[in-house]
Amino acid sequence: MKKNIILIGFMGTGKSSLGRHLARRLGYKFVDTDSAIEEITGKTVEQIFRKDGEIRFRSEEKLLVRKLSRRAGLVVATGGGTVLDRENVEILRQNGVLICLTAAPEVIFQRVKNKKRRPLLSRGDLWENIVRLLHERAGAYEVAEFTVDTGELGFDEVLHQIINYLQQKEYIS
Ligand SMILES: Nc1ncnc2c1ncn2[C@@H]1O[C@H](COP(=O)(O)OP(=O)(O)O)[C@@H](O)[C@H]1O
Ligand SMILES: O=C(O)C1=C[C@@H](OP(=O)(O)O)[C@@H](O)[C@H](O)C1
Ligand SMILES: [Mg+2]
Repeated sequence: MKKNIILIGFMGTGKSSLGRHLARRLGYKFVDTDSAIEEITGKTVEQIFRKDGEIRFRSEEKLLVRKLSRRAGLVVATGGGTVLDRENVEILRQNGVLICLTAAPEVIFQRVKNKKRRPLLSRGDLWENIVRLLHERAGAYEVAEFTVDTGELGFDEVLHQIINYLQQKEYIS
């Protein structure tokens, strides 16, 4: 059975945008957990955080992770907080290969500064929020078996590195 390819990493590292391209290249279906949660709930991520609270968002995320683990041949772009939950990691690992995307805080800042749809970054000072969350989450993304720095490399080069790794490990043919 084809393993799911699970992209994890901090906000703005490129999970959603690269995931879509990776899926197209591999001929896999693409699921972005944030978009899926928006479809399921009929609300944006920002609305869920604001009206229902982060706990509600995390429980939607957890339900979705369980559902996705029953499917195969997916590229999944997770949200930056999905793997903070140990159970999510265990479930995703059962039939998935975890790939982490990273980028320096300066790169993340540039990428997210004009986007208003990330509730954890939008209150207070953006730079301080990025630095604090990166610090709090240090270690959380080490559950991946392969990591690519998307700040250093262009889009195509990142895709190339991920595909090379997957081929080398025979996760894809
Ligand atoms: N080399 C690169 N790899 C990934 N994303 C990049 C790269 N260069 C620029 N970007 C941009 O950075 C942004 C990353 O945002 P997104 O894909 O939503 O990240 P995430 O889902 O991890 O929060 C996108 O606008 C993307 O076009
Ligand atoms: O890091 C986080 O806790 C979050 C990241 C977001 O996804 P991206 O990483 O795709 O921005 C989204 O799930 C939500 O705003 C919470
Ligand atoms: Mg995303």
